[in-house]
Amino acid sequence: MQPLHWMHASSRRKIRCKENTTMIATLHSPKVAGVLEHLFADAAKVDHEELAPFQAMSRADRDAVFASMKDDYRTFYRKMNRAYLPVSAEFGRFLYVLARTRDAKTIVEFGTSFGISTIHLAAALRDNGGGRLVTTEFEPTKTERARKNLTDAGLVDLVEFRDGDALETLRDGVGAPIDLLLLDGAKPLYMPLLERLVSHLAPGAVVAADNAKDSPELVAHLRNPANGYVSLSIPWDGDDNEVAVRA
Ligand SMILES: C[S@@+](CC[C@H](N)C(=O)[O-])C[C@H]1O[C@@H](n2cnc3c(N)ncnc32)[C@H](O)[C@@H]1O
Repeated sequence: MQPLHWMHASSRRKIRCKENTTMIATLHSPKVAGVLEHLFADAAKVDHEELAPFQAMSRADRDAVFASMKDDYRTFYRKMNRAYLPVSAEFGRFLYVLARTRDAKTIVEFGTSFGISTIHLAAALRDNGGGRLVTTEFEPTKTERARKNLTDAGLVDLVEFRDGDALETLRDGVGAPIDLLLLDGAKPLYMPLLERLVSHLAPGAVVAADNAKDSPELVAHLRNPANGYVSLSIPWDGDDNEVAVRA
């Protein structure tokens, strides 16, 4: 192609105009932004009520509940099946940015809930020109709500919902190299799930974990250079989100 300075000034102006045409990101489209605004507002209200009993507990009792989760995470999440427990708006936007910069085509999410993080990631897939997001959840009523929310956001065609325990539903990967893995389900499963999926990660894949401090073994694993990642915590939400890239 001819360098720009060889062209007549008016042609150069036209080309610049075309280049400057602003495309609104799917995440900021009225439809997606509207659904997210509604979901984040509802999450704030519902989770305030659902988490109240935990907030009223002493630190020791709360720690005991989380410790019991190690053996029986199913009971904990059954009790929490009305709660959203979503990623923060900032982390959600960051997930969108990660998926865009990685040009992700295949994304796996552990922990769908009502689909707030799913919407952020699916919006990135749309802007990447398409792809597939496999998300998994073991509370069937949550999957139904998530499917509706993704439909309302106009993104459901990009999402495959897998019902059941992630240790089973993701056991054999997703049939394609994974560009981005989001861990946001039961914390005791972060490490076993990563071990299960590591051979399915694409070179340069991103691994992101919400509430990573609740899985110190995952953080230690990702931060150990011998395991082939470069990893750090993201400085919001109390440094509780870990993001790593696989060498
Ligand atoms: C923190 S919430 C996910 C929030 C969601 N990523 C969002 O941003 O809206 C965790 C979800 O993972 C689900 N979950 C926990 N352990 C699971 C497992 N082993 N398999 C499938 N789903 C699981 C819970 O039922 C819960 O809905």
